[in-house]
This record gives sequence, C-alpha cells and structure tokens, in this order.
Amino acid sequence: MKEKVNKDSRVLALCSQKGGVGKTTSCVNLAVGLARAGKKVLVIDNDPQGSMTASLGYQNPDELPVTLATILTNVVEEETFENDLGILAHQEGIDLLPANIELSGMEVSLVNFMSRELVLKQYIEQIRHEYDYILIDCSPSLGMLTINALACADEVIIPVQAAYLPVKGLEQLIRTIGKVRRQLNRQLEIGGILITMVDNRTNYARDISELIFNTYGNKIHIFQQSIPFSVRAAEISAEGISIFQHDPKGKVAEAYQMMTQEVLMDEK
Ligand SMILES: Nc1ncnc2c1ncn2[C@@H]1O[C@H](COP(=O)(O)OP(=O)(O)OP(=O)(O)O)[C@@H](O)[C@H]1O
Repeated sequence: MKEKVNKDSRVLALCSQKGGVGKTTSCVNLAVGLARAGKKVLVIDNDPQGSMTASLGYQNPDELPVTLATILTNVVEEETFENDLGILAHQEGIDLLPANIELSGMEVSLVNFMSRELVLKQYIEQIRHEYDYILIDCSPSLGMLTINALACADEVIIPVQAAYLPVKGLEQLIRTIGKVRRQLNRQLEIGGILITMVDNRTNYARDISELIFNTYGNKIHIFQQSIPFSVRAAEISAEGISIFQHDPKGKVAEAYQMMTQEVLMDEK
C-alpha cells in the first residue's frame, strides 16, 4: 500500500468531442510534467482503444490481465480489492491504470447498473487520497464511460486541435458538461481549453486560435500556452515515453512544461 500523500487531490478529465486532437498526448505529457514537479500522479486510460496504455509503452494492451474494465467490474459486483490492483509503474514516475478493448463491453453493461454514472467515482473515492493528481484520458465520445469520468472529475481539460473549425463539437461537449454539473457533480468545472498542434507557419492555425479566444475567452479559461505541431510529438507514442524524455530541449517539451505550470498555478 502506498503512503497517503494529499487529501486535496485534483481529478482532471481530458475530454474532446473529436478524436485525434492530441488528447492522449496531452494527458501523458501533463502527467509527466506534474510528476517532474514533484506530484504523485495516476493516469487512468478510460478509452477502450487503449491509446494511452500503448503510448506509455504497453503496445499490446489486449494482453494485459488487469485493466480499468476489471476494476469497474469489481465495483459493480461489490468485490473488495487492493488499491494498487492493476496499477502499472511507468519509468518516468507516474502510475497508469491501463485499458484495452474489454472496456468497450462496460459501455453496454453499465447501462443496466443502478448507479451507472457513478461507478468510476466509487473507485476514485477509494484511491484519491494516495495521489496529488488523477488524470483521466477519455474516449472521443459522450458515452457512459465519459459521463462516469465527468461525474467524478473536479475539472475538465478540453484539447482542441487548431486545424479545423471546432465550434460545433465544443458546444455539444460544453452542454454535456453543464448537464453533468447540474445532475451529477456540482463541483465540476472546466479547467480550460488547450489549443493543440498549432502550426504557426499557417494563417489558418492563427485564425482558429483567435476564433476560440473570441468565442469562449470570456466564459472559459483558455490555456495561454498552446501546443505546437511537431513531428517530435508524434514520435513519442511509439517510444512509450514523454516528450520530456524524447526531446527535452524541443518546443513541444517547453510548451507542455509551461502548460503544466498553468495547471499547478490553479491549485486551490
Ligand atoms: N503536437 C503535436 N504535433 C504533431 N503531432 C501530434 C501532436 N500531438 C499529437 N500528435 C499526433 O496526432 C495523433 C493524435 O494524437 P492523440 O492520440 O494524442 O490524439 P487523441 O485526441 O487522444 O486521439 P484519440 O481520441 O483518437 O485517442 C497521434 O498520431 C499523435 O502522435
């Protein structure tokens, strides 16, 4: 059993309405950024694709015997289990609760469970005192697994790729967050919109960033630091390491470092 670290832990859900926007990459690098700042961090892969699990070096998530699906099943079946069940220790100092395709079955089986939106919350309540930060990487859909993440999170971080008009998907996600806040989790806040994959050589990326600031800037926090587009960022998932290890002096490491500082500054 690990030592108790912080009763004021923060649970951050990384959610987006669209896939491929840099959500998993941001989750991994924010987690490692926080660990490098001395925080005890758990990342939970809440996506049946297991992209974050693969990104952290477990290239065949389907071979893992214990995953988030196991934990959620235990909660539903009221089985008792150790807090460290299924937790994998990553070389860069973060803990990972992995996921694989088994999690897609939960999306369906949760529907028939009485407190179906609060299953992940029960698990988080059991373990949160052991961590300073728990980051949940959600799948790009607003299904039951994402609702479970929103129901137990303190804040949502929304990565938005600066390469298409995101407004429609964002509106839907923001409406869902509002609904979850009213019905399931009064303390849920939007921690911020993170603009990702910014190619500063194009006017288009600048236009999108400006559009996001103009449309949402007065009601939602937008991270001052956006994440630049770089092939170095795209390489990390195959390496199973963060950008801080893969390209420590590059612009993406610098950006995630600054973004991590913004998250730390918001500590209450
Ligand atoms: N800053 C960046 N510059 C260039 N490529 C990036 C950057 N960030 C992420 N990528 C690449 O873009 C792709 C999508 O990123 P990522 O998997 O993080 O997105 P996602 O939103 O989590 O997607 P999904 O929801 O499908 O899992 C990946 O191939 C990733 O390596």
